Amino acid sequence: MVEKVYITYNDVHKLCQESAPRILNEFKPNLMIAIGGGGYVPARILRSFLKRPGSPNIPIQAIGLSLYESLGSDAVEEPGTKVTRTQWLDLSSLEMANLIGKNVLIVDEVDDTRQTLDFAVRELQRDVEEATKLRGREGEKTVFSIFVLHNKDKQKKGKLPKEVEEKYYLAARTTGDVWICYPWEATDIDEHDRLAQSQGV
Ligand SMILES: O=P(O)(O)OC[C@H]1O[C@H](OP(=O)(O)OP(=O)(O)O)[C@H](O)[C@@H]1O
Ligand SMILES: Nc1nc2[nH]cnc2c(=O)[nH]1
Repeated sequence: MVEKVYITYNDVHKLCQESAPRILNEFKPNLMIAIGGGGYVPARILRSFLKRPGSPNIPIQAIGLSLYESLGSDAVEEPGTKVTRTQWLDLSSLEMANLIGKNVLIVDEVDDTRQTLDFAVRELQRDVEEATKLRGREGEKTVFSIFVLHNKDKQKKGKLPKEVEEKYYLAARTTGDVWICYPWEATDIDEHDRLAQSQGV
């Protein structure tokens, strides 16, 4: 059976906190796109640590992508074969125009097979490129960066654009190929926290 690793809300908070200075210095985001559902909580926590006095909060937009489904009864999910959009930005609206020329930080909780991030980056790049041309704003460069709490060190099925992988990717932690249990998925948070504590990590 796959090893499970339990992560508490405190762990998530601290991983965001310790990553914020690098994100500010290296990615300088003006906007976050959270991949739901796992990216929502980290994005919100991160926003507090990215806030600089005198500047407004960095806005968070949301997209929904789904690859995994629960097959068995032990809460470990199996990857599907196809990433599907369950929620996307409205291409015709200000939402998309808002991205043009910005530094956009994509936030998710875990990079496992990398198929979700591969899909998110490429589809966003394509849509922004289209919106940029449509509005005659080719002079403005949109830069995508990625933050995840955990990256699993394993053979990836998805591939990120070279520039993103080399310069614009940050994982707070690199793990083995374990199953990570996040607190927002817990149905009994006290038991979850006990399990996290008994791991002693
Ligand atoms: O690197 P990958 O193998 O693509 O896996 C990572 C993705 O899997 C999970 O999403 P899921 O499809 O389970 O949706 P959820 O966040 O709504 O649970 C997780 O939130 C990531 O988005
Ligand atoms: N909760 C959770 N979701 C995932 N999606 C892909 N890998 C994982 C994982 O390890 N934990």
